[in-house]
Amino acid sequence: MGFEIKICGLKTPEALDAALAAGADLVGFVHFPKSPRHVTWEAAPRLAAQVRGLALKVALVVDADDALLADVIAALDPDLLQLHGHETVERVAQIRARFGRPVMKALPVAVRADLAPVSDYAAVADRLLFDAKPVPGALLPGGNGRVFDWALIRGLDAGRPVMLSGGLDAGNVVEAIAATGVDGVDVSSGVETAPGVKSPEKIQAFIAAARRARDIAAPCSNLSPKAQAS
Ligand SMILES: O=C(O)c1ccccc1N[C@@H]1O[C@H](COP(=O)(O)O)[C@@H](O)[C@H]1O
Repeated sequence: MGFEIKICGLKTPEALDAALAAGADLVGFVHFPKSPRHVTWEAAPRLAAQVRGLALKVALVVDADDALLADVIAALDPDLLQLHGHETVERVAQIRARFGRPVMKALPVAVRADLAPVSDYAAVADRLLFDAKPVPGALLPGGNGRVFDWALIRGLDAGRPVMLSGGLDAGNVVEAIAATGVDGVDVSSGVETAPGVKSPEKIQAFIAAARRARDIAAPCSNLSPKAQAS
């Protein structure tokens, strides 16, 4: 798997088009009604069909029960389930076994102690995603545009591919990649003009910057992220 760039919170055909045209490796669809990025049941199958294999489809859920997961999978046919709630290690293992889809577990990070469960989650998840821990009482567990101290995960060997998120944008993603050495980056609010409103220009700028950073980290390769992943 090569370095990967994920654009999350896509809910319109135009925004999805912008992400695909800019070369996103993964595109994320949020199923969480409290989010301004929530994708309706009506829109989900149409957006999923629009991807046409140009990127991996990621379904983002928060503490979803089995019935909801089954519905989300039926609507999106995702390549990856992003579990962005308080799912326990046991629940992650159960979801992976029960639904037969790869899972990426999001772990909220604010201080070093938040990394204590990494090895337990790495044992049951296909990938890990480090995101900034939300402030107490926040409406959303992610998508808050908050940055955490990247030094906390610098050089961390989780034994699984690791993505970084939390307050990334075109202006800081190069530094974030250099500071952490992660396998991929994920952005939502940093490519928006307002909560839930994606900007094609910001998506394009983010992907271009992340690619530059990847190329600095791997100067011998001039393959695209997708080609490296295959
Ligand atoms: O984007 C959302 O609305 C969202 C809702 C619930 C859980 C996670 C959500 N987004 C994820 O949060 C991180 C960070 O986002 P941001 O770039 O800081 O806005 C990212 O992984 C999104 O996939």
